[in-house]
Amino acid sequence: MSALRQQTLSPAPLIRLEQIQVRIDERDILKQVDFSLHEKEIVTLIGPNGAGKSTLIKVMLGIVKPTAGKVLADKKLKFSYVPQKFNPSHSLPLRVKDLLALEKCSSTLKAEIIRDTGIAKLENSKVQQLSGGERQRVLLARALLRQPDVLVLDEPMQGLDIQSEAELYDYVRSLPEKYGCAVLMVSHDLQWVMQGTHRVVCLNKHICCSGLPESVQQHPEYQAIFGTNRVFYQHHHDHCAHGDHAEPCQHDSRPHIHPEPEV
Ligand SMILES: Nc1ncnc2c1ncn2[C@@H]1O[C@H](COP(=O)(O)OP(=O)(O)OP(=O)(O)O)[C@@H](O)[C@H]1O
Repeated sequence: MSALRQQTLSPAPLIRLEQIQVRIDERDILKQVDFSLHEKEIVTLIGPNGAGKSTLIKVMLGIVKPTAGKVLADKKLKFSYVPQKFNPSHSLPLRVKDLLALEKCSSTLKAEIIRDTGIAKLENSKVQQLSGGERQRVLLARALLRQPDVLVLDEPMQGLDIQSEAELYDYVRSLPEKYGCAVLMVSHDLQWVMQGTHRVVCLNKHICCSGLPESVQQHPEYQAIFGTNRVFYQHHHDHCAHGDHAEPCQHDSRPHIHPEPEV
C-alpha cells in the first residue's frame, strides 16, 4: 500500500458541507451533498460535464450561496483557488511578478515556489500573453504564495504537455507534506486519481460514491458514468526532461517542475 493510502486522517475535518442544495432557475445543480475535507488530505472530485463540480467548489469557497444546507469551517481557514478559467483583461497590463507580488510571504518561500513551479524566466512576461501551460504554473505558484490551509484546483492540467503534466502531478502530491495544506482537485483525468489521491468523490448533482480510488471504481454509479474498462494511471516518475529527452534527475530529489525549454 502506498504512503498516500496509509495517511491517517485528523479527527475533525477542516471543512464540512452538510446537505447542500443549489437550485438555479428551478433546476437542481446540487442536491443533498455531504462533503468534508481533512488536514493534509488530497481529494479529487470527478464527474461528468455539468455534474456540479465547480459549483460545489464555489459553495465551499463562499462564492455561491447554497439554497439549503450548511458549510461548517473555521473562519480563519485560508483557501487558495486556481479557477478553471482565468482571463485577465487585456486593458490591464499585468506582469507575472506583479501578480505574484499581490501575495505577501517570505522571500525564501517565494524563491522556492518560483523555482519549484519552474516560472523564474516568466517573471517579466505579461500575464495576458502566457501560454496555457505557463499560465497554469503561474496560477499555482500564486495560489501557494498565499500559504493556504486548503488549495483548490479546478482542472489545473489544462494546456500542459504530457511531461509537464506528470511533473505537476508529482508536485501537487508533495504539497500536503511540504506546506501542510489539504488539496481539493477537480479532474477529468482518471489516471491521476489512482496514484495521486487519498480519496475520490464522484459527483453527479449528488454524491454517487466516494472512498479509496480502487473501491470507487467498483461502484455501480461510477461504472454507469465512466464505464468498467477504464484503466487507472500508473505513473512511476524517476526522471526529468530538459529539452526533448529524459535524463535521471540528480540536481534535486524534491518534486519540482522544470521550466519549459528555452527556445
Ligand atoms: N450561475 C449559473 N446560472 C445558471 N446555471 C448555472 C450557473 N452555474 C452553473 N450552472 C449550471 O450548473 C450545472 C453545473 O455546472 P458546473 O460548472 O458546476 O459543472 P462541472 O461539473 O464543473 O462541469 P464541467 O466538468 O463541464 O466543468 C451546469 O449545467 C451549468 O450550466
